[in-house]
Amino acid sequence: MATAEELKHEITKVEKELFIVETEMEKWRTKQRQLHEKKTELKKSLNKLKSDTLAQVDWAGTNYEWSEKVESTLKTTFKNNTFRPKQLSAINSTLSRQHTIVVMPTGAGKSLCYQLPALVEQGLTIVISPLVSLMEDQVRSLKNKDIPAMLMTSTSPKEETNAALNALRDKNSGIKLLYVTPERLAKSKRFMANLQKCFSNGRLQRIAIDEVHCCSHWGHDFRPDYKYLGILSNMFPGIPILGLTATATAHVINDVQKILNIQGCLIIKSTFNRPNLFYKILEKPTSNDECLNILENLLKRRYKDESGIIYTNSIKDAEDIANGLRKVGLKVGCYHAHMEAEARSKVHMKWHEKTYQAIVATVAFGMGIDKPDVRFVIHHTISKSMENYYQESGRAGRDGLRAECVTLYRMQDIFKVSAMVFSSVDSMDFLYGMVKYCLNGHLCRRELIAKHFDEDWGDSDCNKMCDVCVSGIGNTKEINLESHCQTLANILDNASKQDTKLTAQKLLDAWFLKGPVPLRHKGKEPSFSRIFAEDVIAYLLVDGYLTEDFHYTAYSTIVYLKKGPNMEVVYDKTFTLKMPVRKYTKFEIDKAAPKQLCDHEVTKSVKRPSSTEKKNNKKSKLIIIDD
Ligand SMILES: Nc1ncnc2c1ncn2[C@@H]1O[C@H](COP(=O)(O)OP(=O)(O)OP(=O)(O)O)[C@@H](O)[C@H]1O
Repeated sequence: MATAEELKHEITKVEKELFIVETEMEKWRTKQRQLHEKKTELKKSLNKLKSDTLAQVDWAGTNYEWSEKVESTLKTTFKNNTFRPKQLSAINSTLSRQHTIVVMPTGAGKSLCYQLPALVEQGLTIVISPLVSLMEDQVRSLKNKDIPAMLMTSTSPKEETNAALNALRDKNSGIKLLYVTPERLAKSKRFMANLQKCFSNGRLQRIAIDEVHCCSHWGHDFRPDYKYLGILSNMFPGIPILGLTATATAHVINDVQKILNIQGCLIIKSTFNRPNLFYKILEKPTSNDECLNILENLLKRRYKDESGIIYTNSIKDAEDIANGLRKVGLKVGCYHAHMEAEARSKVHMKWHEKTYQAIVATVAFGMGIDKPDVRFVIHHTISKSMENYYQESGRAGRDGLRAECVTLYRMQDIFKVSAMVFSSVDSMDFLYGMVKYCLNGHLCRRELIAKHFDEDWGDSDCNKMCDVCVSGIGNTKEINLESHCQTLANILDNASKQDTKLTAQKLLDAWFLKGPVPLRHKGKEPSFSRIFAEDVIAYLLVDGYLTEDFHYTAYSTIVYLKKGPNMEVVYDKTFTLKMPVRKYTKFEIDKAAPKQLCDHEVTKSVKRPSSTEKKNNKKSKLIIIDD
């Protein structure tokens, strides 16, 4: 028998060998990881190459075997004279049986890209769509055009469900379009069995997936049931899939292709510029009454007799604003996720029929709003990202006529929104993108939106349809922030020594030598207004000189400010930081909004009013001078 000494020696030997094996394995694991990464990159490049090659084909041709029928269906059934940009390309590609993803801004006319092909060929088109109200609208409008269409949701009455299921099996059914929700597809075995039957009978024409970005976690509206749609391309070989979305970021589109298993498919993307939308940032007053006063005047005067939407970020705000506006005689509806589906439908309908001038809504009022003549979208609170802002404001002017997108911006709202979103990945970057858009006073607003969608719109694409371009680009004033950064860093260090946390308001107080004396700094009060100082704080926040610190209480989340990573360099001799100053331009809320795209208000840069001037102006003179 071996001695203890010998056994210990043996163990050490084995340990050494194990170490060598593990080091070797780690090396191979790293190699394996690198190869996987390389393979993914190569696959991505291959798919991009495939998509790019497909995109080089001229899909907008009129010499296809179906071209005549396409043209006549557009005119006789849809009563439209011409196609909008990229519609014909999308129609030709799907009729050529290509898997295609169509990316078009809201209101650009995506529905026609699957509704029209449905009528050109024999058989049935399945339309997967996330929103029942959207499907109801579409089915209603198709029936008005004598197009046989049905819908099937998890709440459809039994007879409707049975009729839809029969339409799938019945070879003689004349139904051309069947709308279903993704959960119906994912969870109903009966539906899938009947769809199989439809396919094996050769009657399944194509599968259109509306709001296809809902597949992706990276999109702004992820829906878990959309993930099941990945089975469709394998289950129904040869059946073209047509995905449609208004979300254009490359990341989302890649992800969608992967989830749907249609990598390398054709991507048809039209420009995201909405030339008929006028973009405006308006300074939001601190008091609710003043804010309501602005909304009242906008609705009674600037947008008199016009339809619109007022977006806000909480149910309470939506209810308070709607009640406030009703008290001054305005007809508005309120819409949010806590309302019953029937009540929501009613509000939507009353707005459609113009009984309500506006809907005051949370973002629950979203997808599928097909009201062409929305003349204004007012953001009472900033959106949580540029993507969301683009989608929400994009509900204006779907008829192509001039419409206005007005955002009421105030620093305090950053924290309202961040407290709601901070726990999700990337949410703060998204929110800060939106804040940068609001703080911007020197770049065309369209240019900022274009950047977000990886597009490049020249200055001429704006045609003075944003407040910055109206006030004239160039001659932007800049302010040096070096000494202000140091003061703010001192205040925060000092507060931290006293074990005190500062909200943005408390930080502003200390900066303006207000509030508790021990928290104030030793220097002079800033020579600019507190509102301007708010801009400085917001600017430093989105640039990483300040950072948010979230604390939970029983009822809410409190947002404090602390020094951000970039604050470390503010004492360096070489440190410089300049902030472009927003321009203060006229916006007349008591005058009807211009009707024509080229009707610009005579606008010049004006001096920002003092707070007393503002108070005096509040009721009598309805010119808001904003930044
Ligand atoms: N070629 C065309 N000519 C004239 N009007 C059109 C044309 N194509 C679509 N439209 C109209 O444009 C409006 C918007 O179309 P649609 O609802 O399909 O937009 P969408 O791109 O699906 O928007 P969303 O992303 O909000 O769902 C509809 O009223 C539709 O009738």
